[in-house]
Amino acid sequence: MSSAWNVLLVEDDSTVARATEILFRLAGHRLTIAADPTAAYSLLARHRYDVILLDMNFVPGMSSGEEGLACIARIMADDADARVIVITAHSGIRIAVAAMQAGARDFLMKPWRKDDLFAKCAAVIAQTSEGGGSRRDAPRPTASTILGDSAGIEQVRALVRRVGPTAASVCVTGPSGSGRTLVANAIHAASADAAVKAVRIDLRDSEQWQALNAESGTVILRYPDQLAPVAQARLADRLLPGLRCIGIADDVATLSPALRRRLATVEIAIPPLAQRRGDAVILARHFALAAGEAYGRGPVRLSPAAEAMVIVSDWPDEVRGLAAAIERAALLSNDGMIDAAAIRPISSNTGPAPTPALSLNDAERLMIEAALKEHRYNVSRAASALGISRGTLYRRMAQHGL
Ligand SMILES: Nc1ncnc2c1ncn2[C@@H]1O[C@H](COP(=O)(O)OP(=O)(O)OP(=O)(O)O)[C@@H](O)[C@H]1O
Repeated sequence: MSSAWNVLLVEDDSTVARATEILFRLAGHRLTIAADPTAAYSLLARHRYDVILLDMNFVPGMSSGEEGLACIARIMADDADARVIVITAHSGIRIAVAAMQAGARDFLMKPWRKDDLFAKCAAVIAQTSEGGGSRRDAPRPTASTILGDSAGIEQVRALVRRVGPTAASVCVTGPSGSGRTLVANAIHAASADAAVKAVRIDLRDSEQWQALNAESGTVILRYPDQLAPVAQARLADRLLPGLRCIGIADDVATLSPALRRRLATVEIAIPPLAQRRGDAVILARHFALAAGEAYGRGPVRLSPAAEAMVIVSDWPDEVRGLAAAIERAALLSNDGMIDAAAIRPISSNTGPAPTPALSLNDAERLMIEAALKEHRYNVSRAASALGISRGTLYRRMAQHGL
């Protein structure tokens, strides 16, 4: 196997990022740049890296390292074996210590020297992970990476981190396609039992009930809420105490009290996309890049109008529907750019193009919020991304109370 490293650099200063990329390339390694943590999460959901170099500050004028620390926490929660080296300002020893406590393997002070950087990368790459072996040979950790930065999804991730490692039974609820199976997998991946595959049981299929005879291990139980009351009672009796149960249901209210006690010590409710429209854009960008890679088309992106369409549309089939629509649009795109006209939900009754579900005023506010967030509250950059002047953006922000 090649000894070239596969490195991810999370750095918002494009000049520094490009210079670092050249250094690694000249040394025979491959470095991928993520301009902010959100882009890094999408890359980490698609690829494994030998080492992650993480700048600690992304908001202009901020030097607390808070964003970097939150980023480490999220990376480590998704993959406890991730090898992170943080890059801090010269005076950032306190931040470096906090980063190491949060799971970073090492740190580097700015301005760093090339030899130090390479030596530290080599050292952390040489550390074998607990199970041993190369990270590139291991399966992607990412099958359970939950993307999105809405408060609702942050809450889901926090609950997964808290209850995943326990033996508590958890019921994941939300509309079909919203990511319930993904979250169930993430709960299992965070548990001590993660190395043993969880058994997935579709409770509507009586033949699959066989697997319920297990006395230990983890079972993911799909559709308990679609069982008749008698079958729900039978199921509650069948589940032995040593079995960790993760249920997937539309709503716990439809479970009988006995089954709810056994299956839903904790409920993790995934909000529908319509309640977290900012996540829809993050997911759409991720699905576009993933489709571009899968079909060998290089990076595929969405035009600003296409992103606006994603935000204002209601998505039948939730995230699954959004993923299918973006995959199709990515396939049909000519120049790596998806335009609004190509965005069309795919559903069982293939309907017309999406009807915007929001008023123009709401849509404008969401787009401004998304642009500000994307450009880390740099008003000039957000204004140029939106195609308006700084003055206009300030006026609109005031109108929307932003
Ligand atoms: N927050 C998320 N981040 C990344 N991918 C997501 C997210 N939510 C959903 N997905 C992806 O969307 C698709 C549908 O999600 P999933 O299969 O978990 O839905 P579900 O709610 O279990 O649906 P169903 O119960 O109908 O099968 C999957 O490919 C999943 O990986």
